Amino acid sequence: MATQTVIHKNNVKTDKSGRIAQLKSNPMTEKEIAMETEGLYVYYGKKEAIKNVSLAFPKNGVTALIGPSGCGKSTYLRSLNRMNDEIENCRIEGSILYKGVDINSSMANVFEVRKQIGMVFQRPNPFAKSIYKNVAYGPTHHGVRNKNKIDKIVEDSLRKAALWDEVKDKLHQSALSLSGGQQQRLCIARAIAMNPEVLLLDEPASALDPVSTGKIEELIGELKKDYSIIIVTHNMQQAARISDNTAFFYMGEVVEYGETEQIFTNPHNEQTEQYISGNFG
Ligand SMILES: Nc1ncnc2c1ncn2[C@@H]1O[C@H](COP(=O)(O)OP(=O)(O)OP(=O)(O)O)[C@@H](O)[C@H]1O
Repeated sequence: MATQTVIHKNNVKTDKSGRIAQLKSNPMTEKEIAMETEGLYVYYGKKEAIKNVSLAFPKNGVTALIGPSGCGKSTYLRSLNRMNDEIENCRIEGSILYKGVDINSSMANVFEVRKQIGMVFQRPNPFAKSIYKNVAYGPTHHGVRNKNKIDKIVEDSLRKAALWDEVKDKLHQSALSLSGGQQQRLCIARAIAMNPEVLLLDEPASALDPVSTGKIEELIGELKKDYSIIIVTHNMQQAARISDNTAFFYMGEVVEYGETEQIFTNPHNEQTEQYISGNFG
């Protein structure tokens, strides 16, 4: 039997200056990695927004990306499912590997990439359509025609997003009639309906009240059973509560990556410590 390759460089690789902490305590095998970036640079025109970031994300884990405003968290997250393609002067170097394929290579189909690596944004952005149609939209546009099948996808996705009980009797009402927190869970259901493997969440609770935020956090804990989750958050308590691993970004670089508990209780890097103690950002 072939032995599995252990990726010692694993969760993060040390950069030239050797500043990046590694998760040596918990190396991942190739099979345990949902996706990874290798030497990723992202430019807006001449501006280098992401510099040499190499990170591997565990399957069925929650990874939080934290760091001060403007450090590149969203740019990095968006590059993971090619959302930066939409930005005219944005250019990428390095690789983003998903299932062994670079998502920017000619072998990758951008629609498939976005289907399998779903994204939910900071502000809930449901379509101005019914709750049902919001969830059915993706599968329908990807060729699912059978009404029973679509009904099942809608129900399953809304259940997984912990919204079914609240909307099952008003599926044909406008999604815009829902509260902000419900709209955000609807957006999560919409992403889930495409049957993704990875969910990218860009500050999904930052526009919500504390009760709705709590629901989203609880939901993330449930979702990681089925999905690999990468979340950008400004809220350090939130990162500490919901994530397994945390990457601290600073000025476009990953300064430290480790198990969340270690990052928050025993950061190895001075800048990480300053940031989590609230001294800047
Ligand atoms: N479309 C764009 N064109 C040019 N520069 C951009 C663009 N988007 C982001 N930037 C710049 O890239 C850098 C990283 O921005 P990004 O939004 O990724 O940071 P962030 O850490 O997510 O910030 P925040 O926490 O405030 O959302 C910033 O200097 C920002 O001004």
